[in-house]
Amino acid sequence: MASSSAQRSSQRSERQNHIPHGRSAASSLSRSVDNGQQLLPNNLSVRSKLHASRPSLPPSSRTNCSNHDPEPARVRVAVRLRPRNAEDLLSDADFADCVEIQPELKRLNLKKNNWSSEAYRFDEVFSESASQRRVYEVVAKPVVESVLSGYNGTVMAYGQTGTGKTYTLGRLGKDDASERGIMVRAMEDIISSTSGSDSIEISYLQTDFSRERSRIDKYSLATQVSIRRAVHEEEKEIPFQEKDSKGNLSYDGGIPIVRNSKLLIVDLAGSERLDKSGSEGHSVEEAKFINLSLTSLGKCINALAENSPHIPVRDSKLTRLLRDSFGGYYDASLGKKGWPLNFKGRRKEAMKVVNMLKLKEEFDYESLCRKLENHVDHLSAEIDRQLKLRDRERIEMERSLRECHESFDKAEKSLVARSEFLQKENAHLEIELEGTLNELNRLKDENNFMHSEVARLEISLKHVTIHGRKESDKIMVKLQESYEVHQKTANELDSLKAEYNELLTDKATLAEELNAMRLTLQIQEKQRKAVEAELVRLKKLVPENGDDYEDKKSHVKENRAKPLVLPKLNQSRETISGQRATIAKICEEGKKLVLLLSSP
Ligand SMILES: Nc1ncnc2c1ncn2[C@@H]1O[C@H](COP(=O)(O)OP(=O)(O)OP(=O)(O)O)[C@@H](O)[C@H]1O
Repeated sequence: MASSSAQRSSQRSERQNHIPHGRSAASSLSRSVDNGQQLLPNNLSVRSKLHASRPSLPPSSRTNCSNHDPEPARVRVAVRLRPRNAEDLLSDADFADCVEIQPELKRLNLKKNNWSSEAYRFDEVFSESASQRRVYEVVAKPVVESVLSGYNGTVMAYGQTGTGKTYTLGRLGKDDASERGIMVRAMEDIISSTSGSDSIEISYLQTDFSRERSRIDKYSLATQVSIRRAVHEEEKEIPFQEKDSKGNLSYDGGIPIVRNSKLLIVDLAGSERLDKSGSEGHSVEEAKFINLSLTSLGKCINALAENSPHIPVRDSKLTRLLRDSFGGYYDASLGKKGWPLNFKGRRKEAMKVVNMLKLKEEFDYESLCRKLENHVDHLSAEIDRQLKLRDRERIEMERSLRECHESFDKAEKSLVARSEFLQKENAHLEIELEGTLNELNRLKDENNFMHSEVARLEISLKHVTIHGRKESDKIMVKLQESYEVHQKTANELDSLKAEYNELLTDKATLAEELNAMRLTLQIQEKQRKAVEAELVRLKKLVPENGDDYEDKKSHVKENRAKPLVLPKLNQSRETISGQRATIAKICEEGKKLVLLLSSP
């Protein structure tokens, strides 16, 4: 939605930017006028239309807010040839016999006879095959766009009955959208191009004047569309802007401007040539009135072309309805010729009519009023808010002031108390300082005394040191002596230990010898016992031989008196007892040494 809206917006601004100036502006607007029976003989069954449109701005609707210079816009005329219908086919009508169109040259040739014809130029020439869409886009769309830009515009269909005016303008195209006429397409474009803030008013008028003197306009239909669009900021010049005290942009003071424009789509009553229409009775009267109405229209256009100060818009209801479309009365640049009721003259004069286009802008006082009321409401609310704010600020400031006073009193009291405390503290410190100074002096005296004492002690120490050295030397000598004694004792102890070990070795040797001797003794004892036993046995045997017995007995006694090893044994016993005494002595000495060594 947004993109399509933006697209539309850009398209609109693009269109606005392309609104031509000067005479070229005329090409963007069109007025269609049907060229009817006056143009072509009825029996030729040529149905063609002449479209013309122009925006207008009646003096009464002008406002002092518009600063746009009027722009000239020429009336544009188009002709459309409709295809032959069943009736035409029945009557064997052949357009080609009398009409030759050259769309590319925008020219229509009317054949007078086989060898002569008259050529007429139009702004647009549509052939039978021209689609409704193309007719709309070429003839009516520029007008619609112009109306959306704020100009008035008119699309008018003129032509004799049955030539396709209603088909071109008012076809709804319910069944086939491609057949939709100018009116439906124009409404679609307008509705799709406007936004919610724009207002569109559609009026549908049928000029039925049965109660009036003339019923000529009874078949003229107008859908006459009023568009009221606000001019956006970027389109209008902002007169001035106001800023509030804070520099914010407030209400700009500009009066909103709206553009009022109208699109008039007129399906004129069919124009008939009485002499060729075959109308009778009431139809004749009606046809006269119709022609009279169209004649009034012709007179108006004629007056426009002649730059006449008076445009006879009141001559018929039709011209009265089209008054707004003649808005360029006084600004129009007109053609020189009059407006004869014939095809050639109308075409020419219509194409010469130049209206002055002017944007119809006016101040939107209602919107301004609403805006101002909103602004006043906003300002009142702002004032109330400011007053409340100020009250709050005043209360706040008063409270702050009270708090300041209180805190000031507190601070003052605290300062006084602090000052008193500091004074006391100062006196106390002064006393302490005095005491400290006295103490310092005392310490100084003490220090001096200590210095002198230290000097004295140093002197004493020197003496003591000398004496001490002598004592020390003596002690050292004594110590040396003690050490030597100790060394000597230790040596003796070592020798005694060695001696003791030797003795132990000897003891072991002697023990071994003793054991060997004991063993020998045991052996000898056994030998003796054996000898004694032998002797006993021998004695028993020897009684007869007393001598032998005695010899043997003496021999045994000798042997007994002569111990084999006893001297040696005695000797060993003496040695052992000597050794024992030595060992005891050594042990005694060792004990003494151990006691001596272990003594401190
Ligand atoms: N371009 C066209 N293509 C096809 N049919 C058309 C075309 N123009 C007109 N017709 C047909 O011609 C007939 C007459 O057309 P229309 O009623 O629009 O004429 P008119 O000029 O409005 O007549 P009147 O003045 O009586 O109202 C209609 O049936 C219509 O459908």
